[in-house]
Amino acid sequence: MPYLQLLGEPNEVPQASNMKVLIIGAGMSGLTLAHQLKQNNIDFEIFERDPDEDARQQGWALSLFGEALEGLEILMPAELGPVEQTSHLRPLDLPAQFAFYDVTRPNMRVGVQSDDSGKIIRAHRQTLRNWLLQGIDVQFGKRLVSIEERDDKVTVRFEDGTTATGNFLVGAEGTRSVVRKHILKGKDVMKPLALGSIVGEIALSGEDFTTQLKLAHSGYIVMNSTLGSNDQSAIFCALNKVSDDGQTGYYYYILLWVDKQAPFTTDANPGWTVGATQQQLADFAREKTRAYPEHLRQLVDKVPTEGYKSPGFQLQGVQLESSQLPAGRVMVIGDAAHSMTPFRGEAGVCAFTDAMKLGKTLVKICDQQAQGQDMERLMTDFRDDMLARGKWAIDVSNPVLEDYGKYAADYKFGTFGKEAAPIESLNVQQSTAETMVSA
Ligand SMILES: Cc1cc2nc3c(=O)[nH]c(=O)nc-3n(C[C@H](O)[C@H](O)[C@H](O)COP(=O)(O)OP(=O)(O)OC[C@H]3O[C@@H](n4cnc5c(N)ncnc54)[C@H](O)[C@@H]3O)c2cc1C
Repeated sequence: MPYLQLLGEPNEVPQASNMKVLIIGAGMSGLTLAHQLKQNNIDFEIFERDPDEDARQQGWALSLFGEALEGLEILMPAELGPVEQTSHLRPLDLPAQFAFYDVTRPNMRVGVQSDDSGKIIRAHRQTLRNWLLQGIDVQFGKRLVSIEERDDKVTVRFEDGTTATGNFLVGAEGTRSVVRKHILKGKDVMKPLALGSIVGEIALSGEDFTTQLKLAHSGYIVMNSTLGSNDQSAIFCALNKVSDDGQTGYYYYILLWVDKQAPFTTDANPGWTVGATQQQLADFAREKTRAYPEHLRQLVDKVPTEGYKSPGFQLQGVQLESSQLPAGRVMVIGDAAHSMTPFRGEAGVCAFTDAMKLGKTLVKICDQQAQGQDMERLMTDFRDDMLARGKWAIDVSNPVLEDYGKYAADYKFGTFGKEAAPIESLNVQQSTAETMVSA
């Protein structure tokens, strides 16, 4: 089904309104929603806890495909410029490409690539954030701490003591959402995932860069199931961005492994990776990938000890039931509503799609001056659709490592809306990559 049918046509008649929307979090979904509201003359304010837009690294790269990519191309203002300009491969003229390898079958190479049968943009996160920030007046240094609902008004209070009041509140502030905790009356649903994770970073030039591009332009997963069902691990090796002269690739890899202890960790009592030194993280990662063939382990071998991210982090899962999320004036979107493993790149897609669909819903509420049951019906439709999409994404993303055997049997790594295919057809891109980097 064409994705446009799901999102509907671009909104037609922008109208002024008395409605005011408060958005918490100027990340992927919050900024996307802000553009939808701005284009439709709906009053809004957007608040971000970071002191300014450059306060911290925004994370690595993010895949845009399917409904989310089509929405970003059709529904965002033309002044932002094409979303292609956020590609992590620029200035190299290569299509996004992902490969899957298996330690037990080192000659197997399957993958997906952006082409006419399905477009994928792998965006550099900071560039994408800057693209989204254009034209949006974000109030930085505003960390939400509490919420009060009264009649048709919602008032939020920030850590600096200031407040803001609107008719709708949208929590787009990620996995540790304060808005979600308010909705759940303090009983949160966030749970550590049964996965350990360690991240290493390195810049590569010359032959090392070419070698990585040959393995895959954008990123590759190497699965290891040799050690039995309780000890699967995988490395996700990925290009974050390319230097302006095209000669250096900035890489990261994430080691992920099934960790049955992880679900029992808490913020007060975190897993060992959270407090580990860089040396401990490096030693563990090198040991865990010992069985990986040399050509698939190159990033692990090359990342120096000081390239390990310390303190480490624990991946969290969030899944809400419709009974837990009233369809009213306070809503959550993106990771605040559903958070999952990064294996299939679905979380970002969910976040953008939520923002664009909520934008459409709020425009309808505003156009129809919808109150009471009408407003509730529109918000219920939005919520049910969002939770169903989130549930699907969680169901296909979370078991990838634990149930790897099932996926490996017939190469069914289907992702980015495409089935992974043997990668011979992609070989032409290897020589292109080689020429580019050595030019
Ligand atoms: C290691 C890792 C790798 C990932 N890889 C991928 C990938 O390859 N592909 C993919 O699609 N997704 C990936 N994700 C997930 C992706 O990052 C998220 O799905 C996406 O960023 C969600 O967007 P969002 O708008 O919900 O939240 P975010 O983009 O995280 O934005 C939330 C914003 O809210 C702000 N905020 C938080 N709390 C407050 C507060 N109290 N008050 C005010 N502001 C606040 C934050 O500072 C932030 O700017 C990955 C996640 C992790 C952790």
